[in-house]
Amino acid sequence: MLLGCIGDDFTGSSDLANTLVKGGMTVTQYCGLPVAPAAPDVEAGVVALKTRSLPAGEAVRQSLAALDWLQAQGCRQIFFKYCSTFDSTPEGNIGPVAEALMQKLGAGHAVVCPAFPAAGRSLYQGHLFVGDRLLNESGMEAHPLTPMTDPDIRRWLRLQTRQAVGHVAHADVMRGAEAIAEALAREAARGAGLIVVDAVSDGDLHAIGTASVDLPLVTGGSGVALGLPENFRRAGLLTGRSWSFEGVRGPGVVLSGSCSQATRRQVEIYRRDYPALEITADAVMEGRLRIGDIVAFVLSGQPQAPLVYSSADPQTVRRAQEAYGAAALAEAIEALFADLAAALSATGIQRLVSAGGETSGAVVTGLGCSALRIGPEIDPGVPALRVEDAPLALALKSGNFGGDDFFARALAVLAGGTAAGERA
Ligand SMILES: Nc1ncnc2c1ncn2[C@@H]1O[C@H](COP(=O)(O)OP(=O)(O)OP(=O)(O)O)[C@@H](O)[C@H]1O
Ligand SMILES: O=C(O)[C@@H](O)C(=O)CO
Repeated sequence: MLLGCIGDDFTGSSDLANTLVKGGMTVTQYCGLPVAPAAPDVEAGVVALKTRSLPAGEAVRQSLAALDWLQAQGCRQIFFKYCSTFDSTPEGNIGPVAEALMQKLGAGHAVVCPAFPAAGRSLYQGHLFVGDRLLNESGMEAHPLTPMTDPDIRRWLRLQTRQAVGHVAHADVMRGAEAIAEALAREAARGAGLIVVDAVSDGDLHAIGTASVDLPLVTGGSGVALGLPENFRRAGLLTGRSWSFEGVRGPGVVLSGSCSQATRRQVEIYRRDYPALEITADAVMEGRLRIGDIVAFVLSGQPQAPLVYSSADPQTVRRAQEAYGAAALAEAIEALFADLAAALSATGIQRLVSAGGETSGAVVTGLGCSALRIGPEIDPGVPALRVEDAPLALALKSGNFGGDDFFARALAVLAGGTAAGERA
């Protein structure tokens, strides 16, 4: 294994795995900390954790355990993947995890770059944009778990870390890899440990990747990984092996616990043509739902793939959080999706689309999968995945990713079709 990756959620991990596969690496995504050594053909291993919303100390502990395993596989560089909208709170977890990884790796400094222009996230003068809106005006300010209320990534990161935070501005990035390497060295010489690097295009990200060739640790969204496979290729280390995805055509389902804007549009569109069941916060918290009933609903809807969703608008979410507490509610809804995934897996479900990073973490844990191989890209940042050793294909969609008709197209790709407008 050449590149060892630690993802703070499951959808983000598959987003990163997708980028590395497109860059020509052989990649496996591990669901949680692996218990056995990696297969010998794996060039990039992505350990998907569910640490984004844990207390910082626990996120650090799990990330360091993942680092130990990746180092034992022989990795030459470590990548810490977090969200392209920098999802975190003033307490963490991006700063504390990055800092702990740096310390363990003996790294003097690390790149911090959430930018993902293909999904509309760009970083300019240290400020993060989603499309043409600043992060804190993009809808992310109303996220149920990690409301992002400051678009200045340097200021937000400073709340989370003891490391001095530096900045490489776009004026340097535009001048290419050498200029970026010099600017990183300049910031490091000034004492900066975590260095926020601007990027507004894939060209910028490739150049940042080239400049990061000798860094023990790179951190960011999947965008900044664009240039990393080429570093290994240039060193003659990639085999160029490829893996072919085989679709599965059996029963399907869509599970959505994401309340992000893009997901809510996708839910609206899908419900018009497919069976759909809404899970309300009240029903979950009052214990009114029976997993057996939901499974029966999903099975009775086949061969259409029914949707089960708790996705709700910000006012509904806020009211429910005030009534039940945000953490307790999120935990209960995630537990429901995990139990549902486990029960559906026992019925032989073969295609499962899940929306939301925390939700997908719960769903994959419920399914009990340990490793996933990466298939074709459905929409930017979302690949089809095949569970190793089982007739089960998955798509784990980040909250704000995917076109309006994502669910139907994803189910078609999981069945072996193409993403170009086919229906499930
Ligand atoms: N109706 C609801 N009311 C309150 N919280 C909800 C509701 N539905 C889902 N949640 C919780 O909100 C959180 C949504 O986070 P999740 O990571 O799944 O989606 P996301 O943030 O849109 O996705 P991503 O992290 O990929 O951007 C989960 O913890 C989920 O359990
Ligand atoms: O970077 C992103 O936006 C996604 O991969 C993600 O992490 C959302 O959960």
